[in-house]
Amino acid sequence: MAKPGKLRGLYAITDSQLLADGKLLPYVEAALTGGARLLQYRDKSTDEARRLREAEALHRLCESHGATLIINDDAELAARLGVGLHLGQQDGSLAAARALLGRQAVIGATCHAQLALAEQAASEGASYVAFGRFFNSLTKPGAPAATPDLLAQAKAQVALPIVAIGGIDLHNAAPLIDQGASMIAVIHALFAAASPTEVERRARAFSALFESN
Ligand SMILES: Cc1ncc(COP(=O)(O)OP(=O)(O)O)c(N)n1
Ligand SMILES: Cc1nc(C(=O)O)sc1CCOP(=O)(O)O
Ligand SMILES: [Mg+2]
Repeated sequence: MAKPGKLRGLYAITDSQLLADGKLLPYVEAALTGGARLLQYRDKSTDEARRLREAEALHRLCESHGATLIINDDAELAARLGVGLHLGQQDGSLAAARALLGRQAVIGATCHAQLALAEQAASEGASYVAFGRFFNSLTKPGAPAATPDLLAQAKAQVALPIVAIGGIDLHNAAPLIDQGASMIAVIHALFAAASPTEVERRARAFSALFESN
């Protein structure tokens, strides 16, 4: 199981379009330097060789910053690297992933706006539960909507760290943390930036929100 306190703070998620043209590693390094505690490699392509290469490079970056790498969707790739995994409702069995990755691995589960899905994920061995989307998301506009009061209910009912995701930016994140989110997962408002310096500035600002909460 993850150490207490490890699953708190900014959770950066990569995006293949935003981080094309050589931006993946410098922008991720900037996010980690700015304080991101978790990094999810989210790449929907079927180019296995490139995915392995990129995930290995991200693993090295995360290790050098003391951050946790999570692979989206792909339990085999997570097992190959010995890192964490995020699974949605259509991405295969959480219990099987836990058996494959072992009890130390961080495994997250998408729960949309449903507490029942979070309770099920907890019983199947999840390390955290993710709710969203809380705001309009440019990355995933069709994701089912959730409201912030869900976070307080989840905190009372589910004994796992809670991730909030979907359209989160520096102006709307704080109330989600106040309501019970221990991690804020962000793509666009972190990585749609003109330079690594700007990514680092944003990551520092997101991370600072956790210091006053
Ligand atoms: C932290 C986090 N929360 C939710 C998701 C969404 O997962 P999923 O529903 O499987 O959708 P895809 O990301 O696979 O398109 C996530 N990736 N990370
Ligand atoms: C990948 C993903 N899953 C969501 C969900 O609600 O399950 S919202 C989302 C996209 C998050 O990106 P952005 O910070 O750019 O909105
Ligand atoms: Mg998925």
